[in-house]
Amino acid sequence: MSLQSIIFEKSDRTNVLVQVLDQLLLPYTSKYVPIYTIDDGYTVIKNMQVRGAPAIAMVGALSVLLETQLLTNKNFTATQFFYDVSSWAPIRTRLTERLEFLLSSRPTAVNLSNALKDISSILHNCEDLTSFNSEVFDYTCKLLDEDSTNNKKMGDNGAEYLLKSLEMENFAEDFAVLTICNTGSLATAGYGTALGVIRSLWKDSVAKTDLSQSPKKIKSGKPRLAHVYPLETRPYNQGSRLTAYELVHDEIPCTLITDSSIAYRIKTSDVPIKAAFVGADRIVRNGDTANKIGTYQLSILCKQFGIKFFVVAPKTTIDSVTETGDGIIVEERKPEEFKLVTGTLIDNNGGIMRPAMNENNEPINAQVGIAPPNAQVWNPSFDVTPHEFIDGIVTEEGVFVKNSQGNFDLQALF
Ligand SMILES: CSC[C@H]1O[C@H](OP(=O)(O)O)[C@H](O)[C@@H]1O
Repeated sequence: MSLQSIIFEKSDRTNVLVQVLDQLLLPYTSKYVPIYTIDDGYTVIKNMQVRGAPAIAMVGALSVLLETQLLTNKNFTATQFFYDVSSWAPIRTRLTERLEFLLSSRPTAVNLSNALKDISSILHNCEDLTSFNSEVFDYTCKLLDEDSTNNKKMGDNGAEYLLKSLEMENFAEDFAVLTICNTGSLATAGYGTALGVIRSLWKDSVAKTDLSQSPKKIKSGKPRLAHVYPLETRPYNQGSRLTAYELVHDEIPCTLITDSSIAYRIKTSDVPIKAAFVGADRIVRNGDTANKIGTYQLSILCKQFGIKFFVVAPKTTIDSVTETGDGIIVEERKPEEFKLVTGTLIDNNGGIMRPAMNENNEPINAQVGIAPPNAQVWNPSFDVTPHEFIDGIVTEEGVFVKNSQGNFDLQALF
């Protein structure tokens, strides 16, 4: 069981190695695939073997580092004709084209375009390949280190804000939270964004719980996270395959629910649901937020039931150019991703769910059809939640809330 989405071996800065966890095979198979070129980076992002806005940006940046590392290897350059390595100018021209190609892998998530803009300015300020390769190495190390550090800051910021607001409304009991898609270690360099807040809430809850008591009692009359309801998040099932996997791994009490059961779960939950924490692929200037399909309707249900709705994202997810959600390009995925369910073949012997194994004793990945082959489908990967439905935007810089006119001021993040 591994929650490390990216393995970056960087002890030798001129000979780094990168592997990514193939998330299409989770939760039954943990398999790492190597990345050597921008094509490899594009492929694993486009196929969603790697997904999650921050992770996409990091793998994109690492694939540029690996390609320029190859270009410093004369044995490689002697075997290719794509790059004219006779001087820096033609290499720089080609690399500019390659960055544009890489950007097209996942158009909605802004982290990738922010990272590639940074790399593009490095490219146009460097005088040769060696210095470009060295500066991209420093940039990618910073990107990964900062992501992991910021996630813990964001997690604590969001947890502290929710607990304080619950105390202010004199709520001092166990509570539950909702979350959609996967925003944990598998979507980032570690800890997660929205799932990072849930990890911080759980740390607080454990600290408050007197484990010597049975049933476990709260040490003090304070609100305490007791349960998490991850949504399965059709059609890619990030919630059932990835978030449930992370919560089970961390032994955080959770119950997986279908996307269609949210309202009934809120109404019937024996532990009051007090908040929803979701990630973001792009937050624009007025706070409208693109996130996994299903987020918008979750926000409407939260408003209906008086549940706080928080978007959790680092500054790298902010789009400081686009004014409103109307300006966000929403990626549509292939119809097959909707009409087929991809998973692991299960040998349901005696009611125990075990993966069926192939001749190499490996789990068997399979696809099953769940719709007529010629049926029309609409398969947007994201939707856009209007800022009116968002109670707070949790970042590493703090929690941003709306003013009395109902507007966010995110200037500090631009
Ligand atoms: C912290 S990940 C943010 C965002 O990325 C996910 O999209 P996908 O799984 O398609 O890459 C999802 O929208 C998350 O909320």
